[in-house]
Amino acid sequence: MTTQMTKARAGEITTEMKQVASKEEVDVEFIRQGVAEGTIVIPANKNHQHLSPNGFGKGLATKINANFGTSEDYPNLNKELEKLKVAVKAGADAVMDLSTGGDINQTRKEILAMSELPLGTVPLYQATVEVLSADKAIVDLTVDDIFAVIEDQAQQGVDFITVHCGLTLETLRHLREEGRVTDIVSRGGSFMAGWMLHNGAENPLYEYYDRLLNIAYKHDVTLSLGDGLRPGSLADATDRSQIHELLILGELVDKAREAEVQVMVEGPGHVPYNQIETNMQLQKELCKDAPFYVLGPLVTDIALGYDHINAAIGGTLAATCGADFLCYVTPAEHIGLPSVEDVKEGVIATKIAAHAADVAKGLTQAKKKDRQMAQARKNLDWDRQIELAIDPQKAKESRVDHNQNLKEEDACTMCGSFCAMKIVEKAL
Ligand SMILES: C[C@H]1O[C@@H](n2cnc3c(N)ncnc32)[C@H](O)[C@@H]1O
Ligand SMILES: Cc1ncc(COP(=O)(O)O)c(N)n1
Ligand code: MET
Ligand code: SF4
Ligand SMILES: [Zn+2]
Repeated sequence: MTTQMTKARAGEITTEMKQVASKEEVDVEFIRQGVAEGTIVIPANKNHQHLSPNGFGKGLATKINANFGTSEDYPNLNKELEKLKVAVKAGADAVMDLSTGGDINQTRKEILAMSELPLGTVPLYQATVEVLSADKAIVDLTVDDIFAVIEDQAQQGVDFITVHCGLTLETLRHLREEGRVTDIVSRGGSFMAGWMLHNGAENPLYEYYDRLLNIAYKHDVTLSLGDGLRPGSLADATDRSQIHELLILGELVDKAREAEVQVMVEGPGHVPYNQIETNMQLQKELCKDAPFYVLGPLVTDIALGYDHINAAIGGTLAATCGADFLCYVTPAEHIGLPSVEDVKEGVIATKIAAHAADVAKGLTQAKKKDRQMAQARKNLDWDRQIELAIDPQKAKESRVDHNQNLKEEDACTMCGSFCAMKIVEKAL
């Protein structure tokens, strides 16, 4: 019974810390110190076999997460495993199983067996879906039921769990009084609000937070404090309900750290571009530099079909201003369950955002890649360019597609024999 954080505070360097340090090309002591202080988390459940651990937080490369999972209308497990494979191949640093359909336990088991990436879930989904599909009402979901699912998933090896602990009766009062266009768009938040209002009771994940900390400590599950009141539209961004929830999450970060439980914080959402920096600074201050895991942010509400681009625009700025971990958004957001192709597009778009932010932050590893690409481009070395590309497969196919009539072999059909690179190379 111990956590990476307990060990870090005792001065111990774990295997996981070493693995993270080597991936990041930083000193392992830097990782140990970050984990000890809580500015870095290494989600690594003791029961997760074959895990290739990743670090998330201050001073590390920006990481990206891909979501998938069955739904009521698409309960097919194999399709979700295909999405997992595509997400891994495209370069996700973590994945979340957000299944709400079919056999949820089995789906998670197969995901854990298939992938070495840190796995996250939202246990409240399973708890709610199970009670509703047993033809019961949400009031029949007991506090013990919720904790039983959390314990089960922790035993199975889930590395981080989203827990919507900050959605209290008081935050709901703000929501009612101030009013919103899109009320609550968080699924977990809506389940929790439904439960609280039906039962006339406080959020059990808030009220019995110590119980949650006990389970998390036992298996070293990293808590990802959910943003049940994240804005679902630009109009609702940075309002009193969102900030009130964030204040509570800050207090819960303190408590988790006292209990030596690793913790990160989830953030918005739909946020106008000019409010992103403020949102990042507020989180960093109020949550004492806990790693920040953001969904997007989406900088407009109208990008239907292109929300991966929308999220990459917001994500680039967010990560430049301190967000540590970007949750992908796919072209299917606000439309339906993403397809395999959507998953790939989502991962790539988010990776571009993370990389652009890392370059802006001056990360040596990130800057080196652009430099290498620039050199290959200057050298008209097409194989090397393809190799260095964020999506080599697409680059390769696209190069062939667009150059059917190419006469100037080492150039491209854009300029042909008027290739700027070649002209200047000769002239200089
Ligand atoms: C919180 C985020 O989780 C995503 N989300 C929720 N459930 C699933 C699923 N089964 N597959 C993929 N993404 C999902 C939503 O699109 C939202 O952006
Ligand atoms: C970054 C982030 N934010 C939120 C959720 C949970 O989704 P929801 O709150 O809709 O249950 C998530 N999985 N990741
Ligand atoms: C509950 S799934 C929909 C999520 C929504 N697009 C959001 O902004 O968070
Ligand atoms: S509209 Fe679709 S994505 Fe949005 S909350 Fe409802 S079911 Fe989820
Ligand atoms: Zn949305």
